[in-house]
Amino acid sequence: MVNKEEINSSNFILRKAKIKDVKQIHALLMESAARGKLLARPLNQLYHHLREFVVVETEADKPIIACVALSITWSDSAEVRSLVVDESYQKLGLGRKLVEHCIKEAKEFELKRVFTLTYQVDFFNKLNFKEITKDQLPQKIWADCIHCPKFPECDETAMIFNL
Ligand SMILES: CC(=O)SCCNC(=O)CCNC(=O)[C@H](O)C(C)(C)COP(=O)(O)OP(=O)(O)OC[C@H]1O[C@@H](n2cnc3c(N)ncnc32)[C@H](O)[C@@H]1OP(=O)(O)O
Repeated sequence: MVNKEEINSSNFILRKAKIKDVKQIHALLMESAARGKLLARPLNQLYHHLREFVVVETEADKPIIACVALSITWSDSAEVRSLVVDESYQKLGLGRKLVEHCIKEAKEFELKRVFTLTYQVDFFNKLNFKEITKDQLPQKIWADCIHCPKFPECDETAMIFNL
């Protein structure tokens, strides 16, 4: 078990995902999906979108403990997706660090906004995301949501951060 008194998010390595990480990313996502925290993504999608992912590891070549993906959806927007921090490492600032990394990357791409679809409204509120209606994300709806098993009865909340 992790002693949360002794560590903080600066102890960890945040890096671009590599091909060897895909199965661990998949396992992290599946575990959270089984608890109803997010929607699972199949392995083939993770391979297709691997370049969008960053991961966190405790030390070089140790198992990864967190991940996130930033997916560009249109000329001005990107989506924060597949954010998971392993349960043992939650509340150490890693989720914040990963979302802040996405925001920094979106700025480098000169995008205008970052959005997310989530059940973790309070967490994203803390990071200054604001709730919006889903009809403000038409490209997302036609690109991805339409293929979702929950469509059109989406129970996630759309949230946005203007850059
Ligand atoms: C876009 C998507 O992918 S949405 C899916 C999000 N993922 C999940 O729900 C999977 C399961 N949950 C998790 O992986 C984690 O709990 C996360 C990603 C939601 C949060 O990660 P953590 O590393 O625990 O968050 P972190 O420690 O950075 O917290 C940042 C702030 O949010 C707060 N916070 C963390 N989780 C929550 C929560 N569930 N509700 C309210 N506040 C929260 C923290 O207390 C902290 O506040 P502070 O800055 O005032 O101290």
